[in-house]
Amino acid sequence: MKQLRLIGAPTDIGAGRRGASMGPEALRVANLQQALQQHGLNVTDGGDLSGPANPQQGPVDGFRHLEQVVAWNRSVHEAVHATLQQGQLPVLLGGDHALAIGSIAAVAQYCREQGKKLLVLWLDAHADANTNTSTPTGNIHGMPVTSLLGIGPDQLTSIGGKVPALQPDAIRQIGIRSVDREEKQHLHELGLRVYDMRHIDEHGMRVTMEQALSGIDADTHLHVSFDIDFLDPAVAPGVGTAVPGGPTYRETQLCMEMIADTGRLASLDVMELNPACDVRNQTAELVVELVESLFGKSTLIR
Ligand SMILES: NC(=[NH2+])NCCC[C@H](N)C(=O)O
Ligand SMILES: [Mn+2]
Ligand SMILES: [Mn+2]
Repeated sequence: MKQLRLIGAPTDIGAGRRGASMGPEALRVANLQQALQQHGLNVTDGGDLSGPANPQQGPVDGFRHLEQVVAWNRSVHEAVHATLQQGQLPVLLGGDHALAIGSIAAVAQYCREQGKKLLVLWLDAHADANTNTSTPTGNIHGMPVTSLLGIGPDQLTSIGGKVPALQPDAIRQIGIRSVDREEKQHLHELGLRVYDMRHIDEHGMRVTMEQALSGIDADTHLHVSFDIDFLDPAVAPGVGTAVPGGPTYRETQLCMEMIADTGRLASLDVMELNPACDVRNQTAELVVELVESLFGKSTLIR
């Protein structure tokens, strides 16, 4: 049985609104570890990583807190890579989504070392494919996808050794409904596979997930980068950049269950939970339920 390792990254260094730094603790308060253990999973809590404090400065050259974002990502990269090397499944508890740079760079590096194929599912309201010139905010949590694809400053693009860490065809984005004007151009030029809300509206979550998961085989390492703002804010208010019109509770459950059914989930990011925006920790509790489904909780005996 796979052993899971929780890795807390308590920072909001890449976000505009503060509070995602409290995400890991809110998930612990919502009993994430215990809930997963109830399903027979072996789960260790590796505690929290540390890194620079949030200086709350404005953007410089279109990047807010670049140096601090790099420091946090180096530490995430090291922890995620070491966890994979130990044969454990890393569950990164964010923290803002800029930390997916270090996490996914580590996963990609590990897959190269092991000769495995990597598929990244990016569940998000946002495409997170800005650069320092297209960003309307300077917030680096809007730039992890471009960084992983080799666009941006060296310190961000080379964290996992190889640049780019990923090829565009290794990422599938689901739930997207907020894309900045120039960011849209990047998606187009990069040829990213985007299953946006329009696609989900027209085809339903089931067909969308069948398409997004197509091509997975026994050799695939499946990584899920779950930005909690993927969910409709009516059910998940505890995020810093909420966008209305997201998947419902049931649609998200189906999405998680279909990922679990592949049996290939090998690393996970749980990002952007912001307890300062939450109501009585309800979003954290919801996330715990969804992560349970992701690891195979089901009403059926299989
Ligand atoms: N991971 C996130 N929540 N990203 C939000 C990004 C919002 C906006 N596109 C920006 O670049 O500032
Ligand atoms: Mn988002
Ligand atoms: Mn995001």
